[in-house]
Amino acid sequence: MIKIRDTQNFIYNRKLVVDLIKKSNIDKNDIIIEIGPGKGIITNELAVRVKRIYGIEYDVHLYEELKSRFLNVENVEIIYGDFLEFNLLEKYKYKVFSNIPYNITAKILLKLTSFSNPPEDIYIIIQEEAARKYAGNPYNRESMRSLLLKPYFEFKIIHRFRKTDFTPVPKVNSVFLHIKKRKNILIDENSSDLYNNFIAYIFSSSGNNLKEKTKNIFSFKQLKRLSQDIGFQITDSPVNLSFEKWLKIFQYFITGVSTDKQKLIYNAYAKLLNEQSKIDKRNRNFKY
Ligand SMILES: C[S@@+](CC[C@H](N)C(=O)[O-])C[C@H]1O[C@@H](n2cnc3c(N)ncnc32)[C@H](O)[C@@H]1O
Repeated sequence: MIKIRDTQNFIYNRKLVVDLIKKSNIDKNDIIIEIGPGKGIITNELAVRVKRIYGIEYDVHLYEELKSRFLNVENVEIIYGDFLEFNLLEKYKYKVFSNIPYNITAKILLKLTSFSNPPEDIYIIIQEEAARKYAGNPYNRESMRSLLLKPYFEFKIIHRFRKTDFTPVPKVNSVFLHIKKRKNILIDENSSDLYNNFIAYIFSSSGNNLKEKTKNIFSFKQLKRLSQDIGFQITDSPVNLSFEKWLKIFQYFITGVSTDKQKLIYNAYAKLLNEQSKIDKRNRNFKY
């Protein structure tokens, strides 16, 4: 059973925080959301470098301490509560800078990246394995998550930590991940639902390779042709193809496949989110 204490691996070196901020593009015009300020080591350094910070802390004792520490700091607002329940900013551009609680990584990133006004930049300290999954190629093979997000965001690991940079020392490795909102998204806005459905369909349909997974949406002839034109094997696993190749396959799906076949994928993304939330409910063991 996960307790809030288990989410608390604090940074204790002020110089490390300053270095991380220097590696970011954050400046005095920025509005920052910090998830879990903890004892305020990041908040304190951000406060003198940015326009405004909203720090959302779910540990009531830490919240009380933060509240009194930043009482007279005008550009810092400390809010008590669960970040997952917090309303993101609808009208302003903002960035996220946080050493996140690792147990809710997927929920934090789903919330931030699916919001109608997502952050311009997300700088997070995150478990290395999760960062590699989200960033996909060149750090790892692509994943469903990396492929779903890459039309809208770019990923870069900009620092690797030592485990001893945190106290208590965590069991897992951590990195500093930059997720940057693209200025120009890589798929037509009208096709974004179809793209989500397409990727979700490929990853949730039965079979291990492209030939098996696409058998209801592409004819053998179509897939063979695509594999020659784009450069892949029909026996490849979906994770072995780069995002750029998946974009090309998707473009063909929009233009070269009949509407009847396109309809087969229509609910795939909603179904996936629904199944994910059922799993989350079964695993709801995060007690405070
Ligand atoms: C990894 S610690 C980082 C603390 C501090 N920022 C630092 O770097 O030393 C994660 C912080 O998130 C807080 N936290 C855990 N779950 C949270 C949630 N759902 N919403 C907001 N804060 C949460 C924890 O209490 C803790 O302070």
